[in-house]
Amino acid sequence: MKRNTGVRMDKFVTRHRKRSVEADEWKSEEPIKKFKDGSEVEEEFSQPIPWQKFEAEGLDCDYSFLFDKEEADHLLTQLEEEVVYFTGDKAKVQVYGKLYSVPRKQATYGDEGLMYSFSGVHLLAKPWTPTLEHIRDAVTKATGHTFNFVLINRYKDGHDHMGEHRDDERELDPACPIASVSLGAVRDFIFRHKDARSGSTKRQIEPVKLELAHGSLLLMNYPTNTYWYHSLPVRKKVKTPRINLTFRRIVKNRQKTSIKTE
Ligand SMILES: O=C(O)CCC(=O)C(=O)O
Ligand SMILES: [Fe+2]
Repeated sequence: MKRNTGVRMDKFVTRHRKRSVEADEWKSEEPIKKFKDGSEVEEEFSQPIPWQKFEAEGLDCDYSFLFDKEEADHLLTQLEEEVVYFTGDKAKVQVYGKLYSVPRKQATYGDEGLMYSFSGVHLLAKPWTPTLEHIRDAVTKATGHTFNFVLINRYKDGHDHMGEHRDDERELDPACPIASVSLGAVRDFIFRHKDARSGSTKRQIEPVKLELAHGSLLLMNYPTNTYWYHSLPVRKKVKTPRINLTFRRIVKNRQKTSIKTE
């Protein structure tokens, strides 16, 4: 079957898969593959997205590829054109009363009125763009979860980084994983158990190290962010940019949301 809808989003190629939450198995939602020229073909076999599970004491993550290289390249280009990052004091954090620039660029998009607050800055969500809606909807199709907010981090190269933190704010709906989409340079991502950090009781718990690849999706499921800190360390050999999008569900009457970082 060939159809030509002429809709702008036909440029995207997405794997339309949906997780049956009850059965914990994958099934095809829409056996149609779309090509960039707007044409579509029915896929004869509906293959589930292969997920890799990462588990440790109190850590539960799922990792997969959401976008193939062609679409991931396209999305990265679109986001590089479209995303408006914070500047000035909104691009800084306050630590013990002093302002520091964050070692990356940040932007927040989401449903109207949602606010993101951390270390003395309050960042209002800008309205979803079509590209962000497309990525959000692809994550929803792949996971069965809905999201009302995204934090975007842009790392211009391997010098840009994110310090160890947990995303454990009470306004985040714990039933909804934090869904992290990565585009661009492959970067290491490290989880460390809170009891294995210096200054804590210092138990011997091995860190969990992942590589977040171009087009990938990492789900941080409950209770990962209760017990494990995560960071994106400096990697001086990395010369190219990376954009990361963490889709979240904020419980509106529990705002403000916050992040402990740097
Ligand atoms: O860039 C990343 O992969 C990490 C992002 C992150 O931890 C966050 O946005 O809270
Ligand atoms: Fe995080």
